[in-house]
Amino acid sequence: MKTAPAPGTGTDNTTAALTVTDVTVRFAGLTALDGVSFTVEPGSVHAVIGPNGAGKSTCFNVLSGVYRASAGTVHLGTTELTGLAPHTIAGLGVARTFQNLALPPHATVADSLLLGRHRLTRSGFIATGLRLPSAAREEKRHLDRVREIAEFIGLEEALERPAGSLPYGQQKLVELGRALCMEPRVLLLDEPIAGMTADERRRTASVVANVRDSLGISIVLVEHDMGVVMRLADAVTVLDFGRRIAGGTPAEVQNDPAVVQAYLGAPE
Ligand SMILES: Nc1ncnc2c1ncn2[C@@H]1O[C@H](COP(=O)(O)OP(=O)(O)OP(=O)(O)O)[C@@H](O)[C@H]1O
Repeated sequence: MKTAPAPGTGTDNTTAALTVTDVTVRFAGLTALDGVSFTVEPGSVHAVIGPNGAGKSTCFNVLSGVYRASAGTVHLGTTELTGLAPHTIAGLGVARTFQNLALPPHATVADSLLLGRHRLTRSGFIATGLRLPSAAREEKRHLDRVREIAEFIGLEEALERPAGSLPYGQQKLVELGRALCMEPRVLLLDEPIAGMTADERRRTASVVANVRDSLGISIVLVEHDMGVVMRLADAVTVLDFGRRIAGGTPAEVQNDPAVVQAYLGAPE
């Protein structure tokens, strides 16, 4: 696997913390998140874990703008993200992947990755339509970056294949690649290894570690597989019934009595 050069936007990926402060989300009659706070340090993998129904997906959906917090705030650096639309949050550098595959079924891997470049495309409709040199140059830049990212995720050989024809684990990697094509500062990963074979899990975990180590991108990881969480995460936030019951390094939370109790008390 090759190391992609730093993202091409000129953005400093290593300085902005993602700060969640006292976030509460209420659905009719149910508090899915209750005053949850945590900070995702720049360039770290931060796992959000907890038993079924703990509020992990709700938290993920607040970070990506799909759900609106009833109270509390989310900031990336000094920029407030609370209440912004999902595409605006993505535009500010918080990219996400989906739990279920969200790739166009017949598009090639290259085209699927190019979709991630959309927000970075400057040439307008007319310049592109007239094939102006500036538009052609820009297209080449995007295609070069797509190739680099395909190498980074180990799929350069598959660029011209329909993404939908690849094994499941590779399709998930294409999704991750598409999010990387947005040159994010933070990557939100919703159960990135769910449903994968052991081999695919190892490969994906190593790509995720590489995203942090080589690109300096922060990662928020919602994941059920504790082995992967313990190996990959720099910090862990544990939720139970919508509350943050523990936080710290993987070793710290693993030995925290409240965490042990939450997992023992709730059949997984
Ligand atoms: N859109 C919604 N409307 C109403 N209730 C919801 C909604 N989304 C989540 N909930 C409820 O909020 C609580 C937290 O759910 P959430 O999906 O965030 O938990 P989770 O930790 O992701 O669970 P799992 O591990 O099973 O995916 C649950 O009681 C759930 O039923």
